[in-house]
Amino acid sequence: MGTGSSKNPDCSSSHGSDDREDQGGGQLYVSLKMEENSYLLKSELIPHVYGSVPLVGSWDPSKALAMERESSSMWELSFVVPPNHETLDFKFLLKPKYSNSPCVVEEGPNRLLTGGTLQGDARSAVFRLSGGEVLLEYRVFIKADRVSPFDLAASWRAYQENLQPSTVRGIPDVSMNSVPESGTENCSSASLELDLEHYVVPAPTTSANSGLLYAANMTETPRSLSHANAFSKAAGGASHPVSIGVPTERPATIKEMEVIVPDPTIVYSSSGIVESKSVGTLSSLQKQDGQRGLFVDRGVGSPRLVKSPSLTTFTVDQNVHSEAKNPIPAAAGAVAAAAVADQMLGPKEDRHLAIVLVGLPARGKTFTAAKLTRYLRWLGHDTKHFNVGKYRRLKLGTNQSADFFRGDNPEGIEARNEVAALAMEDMIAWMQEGGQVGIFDATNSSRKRRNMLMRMAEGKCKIFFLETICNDRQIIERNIRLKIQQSPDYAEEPDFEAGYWDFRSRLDNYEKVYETVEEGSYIKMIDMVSGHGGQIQVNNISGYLPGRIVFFLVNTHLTPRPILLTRHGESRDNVRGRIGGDSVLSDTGEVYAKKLANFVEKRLKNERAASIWTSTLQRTILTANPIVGFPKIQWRALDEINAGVCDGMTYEEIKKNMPDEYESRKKDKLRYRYPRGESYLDVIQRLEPVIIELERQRAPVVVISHQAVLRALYAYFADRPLKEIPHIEVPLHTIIEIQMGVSGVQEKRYKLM
Ligand SMILES: Nc1ncnc2c1ncn2[C@@H]1O[C@H](COP(=O)(O)OP(=O)(O)O)[C@@H](O)[C@H]1O
Ligand SMILES: O=P(O)(O)OC[C@H]1O[C@@](CO)(OP(=O)(O)O)[C@@H](O)[C@@H]1O
Repeated sequence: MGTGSSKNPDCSSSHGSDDREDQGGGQLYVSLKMEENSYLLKSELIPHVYGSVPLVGSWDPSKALAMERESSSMWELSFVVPPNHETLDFKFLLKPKYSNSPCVVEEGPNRLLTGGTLQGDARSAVFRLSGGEVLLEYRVFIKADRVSPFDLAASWRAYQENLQPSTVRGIPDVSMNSVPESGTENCSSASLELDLEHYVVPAPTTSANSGLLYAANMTETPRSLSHANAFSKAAGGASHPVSIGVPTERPATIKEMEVIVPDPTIVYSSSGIVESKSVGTLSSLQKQDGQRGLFVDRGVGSPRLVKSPSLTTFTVDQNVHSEAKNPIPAAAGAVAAAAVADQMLGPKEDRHLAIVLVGLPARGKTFTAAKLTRYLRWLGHDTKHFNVGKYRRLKLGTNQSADFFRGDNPEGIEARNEVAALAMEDMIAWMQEGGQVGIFDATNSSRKRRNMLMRMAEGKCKIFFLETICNDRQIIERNIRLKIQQSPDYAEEPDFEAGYWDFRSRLDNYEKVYETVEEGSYIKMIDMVSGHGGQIQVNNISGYLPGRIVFFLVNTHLTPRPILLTRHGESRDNVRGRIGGDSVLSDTGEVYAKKLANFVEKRLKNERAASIWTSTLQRTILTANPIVGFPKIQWRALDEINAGVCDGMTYEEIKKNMPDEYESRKKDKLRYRYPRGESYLDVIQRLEPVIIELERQRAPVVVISHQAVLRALYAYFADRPLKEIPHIEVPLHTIIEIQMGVSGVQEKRYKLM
């Protein structure tokens, strides 16, 4: 979007407006910049903008908008002009930072922007100071782009949801910014081959290539059969998938993560504040806190710095790892406090949740179940996907013809009910051992079958149905073809057409007996394919987790688009080996920034609406700087893991000066929380809105962020278990392209340097 005013294919700095007209209807996104040539002289004067619309003060200098310092010499301000104010008169003015002396308005006539075009040249801003004796001159850069209401709404929502003054640098968590094309002149030194394939490097063997695999193969294996290797042949050898793609390994469970919580009666006895506590036990000091009903999720660490309610100093608690009892079902540390509360407070059966899929074949049930499993596991909920089709194949073989699925075939019905009951029994048994969310994936298309499942779940787990309905004939046709290619049911059918007609007739058999869900608690996804136009119906759904699931499903869709993940260019702190900080780029990092701009321009050349997301730290903003033609959004949620008291140190310094911290982190990098900082689990929690927004976006997104954050984001797409996250390789100067599509997620990597 808005590419017309800033696209710069040949490194010139043209400001053409070629495609502006056909993007009409949007609002005007204006970016103003002023460059000082003598920083020292003017550091006491803050440039402001005021003008004809209320947004910029309606010509009232006291309401002028302050510009922000973008670098040592550049000031910046961006804002959106509503469509009914497409003509904007404005001027720059300087306000003294510390005194009440009057502000100074720039010389010359008003500047005028009409319909996104600047009238006249972007002349320098000249100010007369000290009674006219001193002249100050700033170079001015003005850029205006049309923004579609869709993108604006997305950015605005992101802004609203995350806007909190940063405690670190006093700037908004998320802000919109569009940087002009300065810095691209030197693009020859950073130019890329025309053919981007030249830069492709192999993705790791555990990469996000689930699109290449059939999701049902990755689901649970019947307990009764899991030791009998003889059955794996019947399942097309898929009972223990070990090759690339979605790992079958579930995330760390309670046992692995030793989730320990205090006695709920103590927690809720007084203030009623709920704790999400990831590990450890109550030390005596913690117990004191506990009696006030207040606990803090401390992550893990070396002897912790604990603040006692009665002490004003921090004391060292040596007992954190001592007692380890009383595990709470299923909270794995990354899980939000509200989920833990639901589990601790609610009726026993509510501690486990069964999500029962319903729908005709080829309606996206397995796809949706796999996606939901990935999301819930990533958030730290112990989740398993039980696919009755896989049970059937393992029990009865892969070569069942359409007749087997007829509604008037009593043997077929009995055999199908038997494998469904077996899968449900396994799911419930697993929940009784502590499993939290079971996703039961089958057509479950008759009321009778669903009644059977409800009876089995009674008193054991909460249950809701998730029905996928699709009314679009073309999509169903596409889904059928995908099925024939992917499903082990047709793996041994050499004739595609024969497979196709068999599957169609299986579908007809199901359609004859299909009864849509009208009973119990349910969510219906109706035509939720393209990201607009579909609907979600919700009946009798309550609780934290079901609520989150509805929110997740509302935001997901199948529109193919790439998500490009990259770390910032090498920073000066990277060179010095210092962690955290907010340093600028090294020379090598700057070259990467230019190469990345070049790459983005080539890779996204056919995209009208894409956006660039950065953290609020300089090294990502500067990496995004040379990219032109796309709006940029800064998210605080994308900031690097907060290293707390270790921020700015090298790993060697931490090892030498804080050996306990160093060792604790080495032992459990996932849950280790830097004193006054964050753990990886904390990072995952704050990235959840980013994941939802990435799912919701229909246009490509380039995410320029940091090592720890990208490990966490990548793990979501690649379905990597939580405990691997802190060790995933995310090298500098490499782009991980995640292709979201109708058959899942695929990954490609480019190494530019
Ligand atoms: N909500 C949906 N509606 C329609 N099609 C979908 C939906 N979600 C995913 N799909 C598509 O349906 C295809 C087949 O889905 P699958 O999950 O194997 O079907 P089912 O389990 O219902 O037989 C997927 O590859 C995907 O492209
Ligand atoms: O969790 P580890 O492996 O320490 O990786 C995170 C670290 O990566 C670094 C580089 O060492 O990220 P970044 O590249 O954003 O500067 C540190 O700032 C950060 O603390």
